[in-house]
Amino acid sequence: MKPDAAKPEKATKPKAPDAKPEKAAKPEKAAKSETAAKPKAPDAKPEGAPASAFLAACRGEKPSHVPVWFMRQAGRSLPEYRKVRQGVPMLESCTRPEMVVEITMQPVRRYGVDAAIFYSDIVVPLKAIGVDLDIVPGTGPVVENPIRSVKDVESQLRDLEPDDVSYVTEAVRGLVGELKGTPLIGFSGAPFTLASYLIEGGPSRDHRLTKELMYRDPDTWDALLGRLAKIAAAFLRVQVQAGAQAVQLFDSWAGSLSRDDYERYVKPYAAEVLDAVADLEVPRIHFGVGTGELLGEMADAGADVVGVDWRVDLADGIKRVGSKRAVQGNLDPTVLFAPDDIIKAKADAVLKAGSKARGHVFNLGHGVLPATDPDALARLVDHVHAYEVR
Ligand SMILES: Cc1c2[nH]c(c1CCC(=O)O)Cc1[nH]c(c(CCC(=O)O)c1C)Cc1[nH]c(c(CCC(=O)O)c1C)Cc1[nH]c(c(C)c1CCC(=O)O)C2
Repeated sequence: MKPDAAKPEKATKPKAPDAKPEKAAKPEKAAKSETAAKPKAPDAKPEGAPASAFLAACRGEKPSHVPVWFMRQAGRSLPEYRKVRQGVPMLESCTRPEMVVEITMQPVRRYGVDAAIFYSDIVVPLKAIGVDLDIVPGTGPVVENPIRSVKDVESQLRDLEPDDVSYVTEAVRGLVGELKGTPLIGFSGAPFTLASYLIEGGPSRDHRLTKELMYRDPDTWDALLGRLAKIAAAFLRVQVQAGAQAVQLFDSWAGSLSRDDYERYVKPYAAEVLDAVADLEVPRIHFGVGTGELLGEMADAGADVVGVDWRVDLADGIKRVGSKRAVQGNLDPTVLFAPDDIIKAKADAVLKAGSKARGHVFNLGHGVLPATDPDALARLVDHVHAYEVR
């Protein structure tokens, strides 16, 4: 860990002067009165200043270096995370602002990544409005009373108010001070992925009950996804209004859908979430696992950046996303268990393909696996940062 001490410096130096004006501008932009106004500005350049490498790449501007961060960069792969989390249940840890700040900062300090991802979970806003659920270690979110009817929707899901998640606002504000210019990514689960947990009652391989409800009971489906879209948008707004400079919408399980069903049953609600935060003028990243066949649709839902999983050759992914949006990804997370020369060669292939995109944010194709060696990630960050931007 110590030999890496210089890295965050290296990563923050180029962006520090530019990051401040942006940050200062945020609270004004986030004024409540703007909620209704939705001028779409995917390419907005606040104050005309070149942004951080991460923000520049998201907006399709030329960054000083290829920016890199990792999904699940904070988490069980880090010994310092395991230490802080000892004896504290996952969902409780998300309600303690000091712990959230510390855990979010850990990978930024260790790796000098170009963005921080807010430490929380997609089910936090659901828990905050009273849904009886927990995160079971090694399993994931488990819901006590699954939602399967309009009555369930109405009795269990209400709108999310900023006061329901005041600990999120507090943690984001704390982070903005600590991060010193490194952008913070706020996030939310997308309606379909949240719906899957709520309908199935827990993680599912085939999403059978979810799809069954989708086909059989469109009224309940629309009521449920409509309400989840509002909750997701509200959760993103809270984070941006407190200072997050980008958002990622995780539709992790959307890849289980055919394109036709995605378009009809899911895309309108993802689009609603993305549209509901357009006025905040922060880059919106849209990501799912196994979504190779849906990339065009996910881009079309209104994202500025589309996350590509590793099953898709990035050059193909870029074609599917189109020339109007940036891409994020897409090294296979298990490549980090390969010898160093293979990691580098595979990273180079991603970098080379990414250089043809409108913008490229280097990432894995999904989250860091808990068994990953943090030193391998540290070497990967250095390798990406050394790549020359043409
Ligand atoms: C599907 C999903 C969930 N949560 C999330 C998603 C979408 C991203 C994805 O596709 O992976 C999102 C999430 N969850 C967490 C983060 C924050 C930080 C980060 O990415 O670095 C983010 C962005 C923390 C977490 N969320 C969770 C952990 C691990 C729990 C722990 O450390 O005790 C972390 C660090 C728990 C969780 N929560 C969820 C799962 C599947 C799990 C893993 C269960 C397990 O294997 O134990 C639901």
